[in-house]
Amino acid sequence: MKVLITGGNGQLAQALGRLLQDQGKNWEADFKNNKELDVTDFEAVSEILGNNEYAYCINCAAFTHVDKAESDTDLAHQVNVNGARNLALGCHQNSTVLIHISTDFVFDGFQNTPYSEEDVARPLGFYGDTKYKGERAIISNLEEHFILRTSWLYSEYGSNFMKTMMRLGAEKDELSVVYDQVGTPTYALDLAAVILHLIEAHSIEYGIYNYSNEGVASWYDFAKAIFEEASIEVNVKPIRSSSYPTPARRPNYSVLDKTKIKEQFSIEVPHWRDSLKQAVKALQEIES
Ligand SMILES: NC(=O)C1=CN([C@@H]2O[C@H](COP(=O)(O)OP(=O)(O)OC[C@H]3O[C@@H](n4cnc5c(N)ncnc54)[C@H](OP(=O)(O)O)[C@@H]3O)[C@@H](O)[C@H]2O)C=CC1
Ligand SMILES: Cc1cn([C@H]2C[C@H](O)[C@@H](COP(=O)(O)OP(=O)(O)O[C@H]3O[C@@H](C)C(=O)[C@@H](O)[C@H]3O)O2)c(=O)[nH]c1=O
Repeated sequence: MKVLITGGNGQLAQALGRLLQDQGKNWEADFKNNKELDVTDFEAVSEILGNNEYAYCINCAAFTHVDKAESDTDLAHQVNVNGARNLALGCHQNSTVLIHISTDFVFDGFQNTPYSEEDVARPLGFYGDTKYKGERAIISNLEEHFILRTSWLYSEYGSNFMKTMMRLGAEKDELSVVYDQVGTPTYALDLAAVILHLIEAHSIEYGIYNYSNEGVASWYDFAKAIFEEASIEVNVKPIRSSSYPTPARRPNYSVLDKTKIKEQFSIEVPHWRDSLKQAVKALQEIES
């Protein structure tokens, strides 16, 4: 079996690479970075999928700069909407199952109970809007898809909130972090493990699934926990989002309900605090 992984230099793709290396699989994973495969190029996507008999394509390619997406609207749309559509069309032509990653930012965050897969998506910002349109482009062009909506992804790889906090914590005595945006941090290695589980189960229960770690936190709680795990002494001040103005508005509440994926695939979901321990340790090992 062969599996194509797009966005091969990104955080999630690197997490998948590390798990595949650790676990050793009897199938071939073909990682392509954005120079080797630009998902916005329909011809290139068709050619690679047509020339290889991929059973699965894992789409890790995305425009993930939430604030930049507000001004770089064209590129965000190209990658997150047209890229997703190109892959869906290419997968359809070649009987390839598409595993695509989406986000809690498809929701407006006005709810105060966890979002299920059926809740109405109403993104607040352009990133969330393009991610939602990407989901729709897949659903209308390819039946054989899994769309995994996740939240607050972090790890020892790529750029993410945990790494930003560790860097800022080493430079400053005090940081201000928002406490009125609540969600669930998700360790990219845990999400990668679920993706591999889906592939190995050869499931045909296609559709949208929520997946994050267990538990709930504000970004402030997450920052405090990062500093505690990393034994970094820094004073963290809780602030409202209005005191931290950003180009993109973010949801105040974006906790995802994971009942569907847990029941369908019988998976145990780690608590975010337990996974954070592993991530901090892994980052410290890389940096030592
Ligand atoms: N990070 C997060 O907090 C969350 C992420 N997600 C979703 O999870 C998925 C993975 O995210 P993550 O790994 O963190 O993201 P990253 O930004 O780390 O990785 C995305 C990768 O896609 C590449 N890419 C950009 N444009 C193209 C293109 N046209 N063709 C091919 N590759 C391209 C990027 O390359 P380059 O950097 O060179 O542009 C980058 O390597 C995304 O779909 C994201 O929307 C969902 C919830 C939370
Ligand atoms: C660095 C920093 C951020 N913040 C705030 C800004 C923002 O509201 C929140 C999170 O910061 P970031 O900008 O790092 O994270 P952000 O890019 O908003 O993270 C999102 O990325 C996309 C890709 C997703 O899909 C989402 O699930 C989510 O993970 O913390 C502070 O309050 N203080 C700080 O010092």
